[in-house]
This record gives sequence, C-alpha cells and structure tokens, in this order.
Amino acid sequence: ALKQVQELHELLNTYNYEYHVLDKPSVPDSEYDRLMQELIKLEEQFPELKTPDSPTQRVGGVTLEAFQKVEHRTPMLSLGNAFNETDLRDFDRRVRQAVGDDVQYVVELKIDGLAVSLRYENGLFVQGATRGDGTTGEDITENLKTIRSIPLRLKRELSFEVRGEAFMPRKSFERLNELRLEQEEEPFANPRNAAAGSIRQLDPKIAAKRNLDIFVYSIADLGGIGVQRHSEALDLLEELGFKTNKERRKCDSIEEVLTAINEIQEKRSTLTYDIDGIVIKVDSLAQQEELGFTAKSPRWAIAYKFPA
Ligand SMILES: COc1nc2nc(N)nc(N)c2nc1C
Repeated sequence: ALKQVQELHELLNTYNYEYHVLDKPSVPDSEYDRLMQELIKLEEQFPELKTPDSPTQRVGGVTLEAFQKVEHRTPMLSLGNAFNETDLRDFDRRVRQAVGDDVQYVVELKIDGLAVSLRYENGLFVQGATRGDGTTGEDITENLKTIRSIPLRLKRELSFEVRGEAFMPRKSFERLNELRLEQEEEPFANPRNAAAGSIRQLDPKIAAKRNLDIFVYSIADLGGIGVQRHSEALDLLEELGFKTNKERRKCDSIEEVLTAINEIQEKRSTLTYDIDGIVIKVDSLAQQEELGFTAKSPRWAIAYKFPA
C-alpha cells in the first residue's frame, strides 16, 4: 500500500503542477479526480500512510479561532517607489555610483495582491505567513495550502523561505462579486481586496473556493544555495515547481528598463490579473550585497508605480 500511495502522490503532484503551474494539463480532470479518490480510500484504509504533504491534505479541516503570529526569520521588506523616468534614472545613477557601470537589471511585474512568505524545511512546506509589519505576520499556512500552485513538497530537500505575491485572477474576482451580489453581500472593491479578504478567512474551506493564485519572486535566505544572480534564483524556483511570472526581462541598461516598462504598459490590459507597477532589481547578488538596505528597503531594487 505504501508503494501505491507514493505512486499516487507522484502522479497527483505532477498532474496538479501541469494544470496549475504550467497551465498545460496532460490528463482530463476526471482522471485527476479518480486518482484522488483512490488516494483518499487508501488513506482511510491505512491512516498511518496519510502525511501532511499528501494531495488530499490541501484543504484543511478546522476553522481557526484566530491566526497565530509568526516572526519572519528574514524581515519582509518594502520597496522604494519611483513615479517617473527621472526617479528611475536617479535610481540607476545611485546604483552605478556604488557598484560601477557593469550592471544588469531584472524587470518584473508588480502583482497587485498581498505579499506572503512560504517556509520549507527539508523540502516540505511547513509554514506560510502574511507580511504583517515586515517583522511579524499572521500564520495562514492552512489557507496557503489551498493554493494549488504552491508545492507541498519540493523535488529537493531544501530548507528556505520563499516570498511571493498571492492574488486573485480578474475572472475569479468578477465571478466572486457576481456571487456576492446574488447573495446580497458587499462586493469586493478590487482583486487585491478580494485576495486579502480570502487569504485571511479563518475557515480554509472558504479560502479554497476563492481560486487564489501566487507568483513567487524571491528566495529570502539564499545562504546555502549557490546562485550568483537573482535571475538564477528565479530559474531555480521554477525548477523546484513554483509558479513564477513569465513577463520578467533582463536589461543591460536603464534605457532597456525604460523600453521594457513601456512594452509591459502596452500589454497590461491583456494580463489575466492586476498589476500596480514594475519592480526593477540589480541582478548580481554580489552587487545587491554591496548596495545593502536602507532602514526598510533594499537599495538594489525599486518599484515603478503606474499612475493610479
Ligand atoms: C526584493 O523585494 C521585493 N521584490 C518584489 N518583486 C516583485 N516582483 N514584486 C514585489 N511586490 C516585490 N516586493 C519586494 C519587497
């Protein structure tokens, strides 16, 4: 039975990954559901084979009284803002003054959701938290487990913290508000509020119905992992089964950053989720180290905010 359970984990995790991360399912939902039912039956027969990372454990049981507090091992920072080309050129000048002219940037979408932290121990997802005040957040592990694009177990037994933006796709937001209006409930003002309200539900069964998603954007403590560049860390996260945002670009100058920003603004209305800006980061981790942080933000990154 253990062998059957392990094979079912393997299959269900792969099919889940293809559907929710790659958006390219290789089997029909009916096949996925059949295998899930098989695993549920086996776990009922052999309870000792039911593990926290089992695909059957994504939607937790209990409704919480309140959220526990979580101290972030690495503070969750905020980003300095840029509102126009001059601010961006000033950022670039400060960076080059500190680390020299041989600088590459990574340009990423700033998803309009809420920042969360996912902690993994030996490859197992063990705890998830909101940003809170940057030092202390709320334990929303059970709700994050309901987000299908979050792997419950990694392909490698790594222990680290991953940061990302939880969000609600626009279509899900519109569907949810239709439902709420039908039930004479207050509709959410925007997908960001809907995501925040959903991820902080005390009942994971409600969170599970809200079709939340996530894009991960950094590994908090890169210590033991031998990558030299932020772009490599994102590639590693992809290899490990996480969902990263495909719209990222590498730029060799602020001119290329400005071009990338224009291209992204052009396609903004075609995205299936809301963004509220663009994040520009120095790609070299050694240069990030040299630049360091202000009291609350990295000197090696900036958020270009779209006019509201
Ligand atoms: C390095 O710190 C950050 N990086 C980020 N990257 C993206 N793409 N989006 C964010 N919202 C974000 N936020 C922070 C604090």
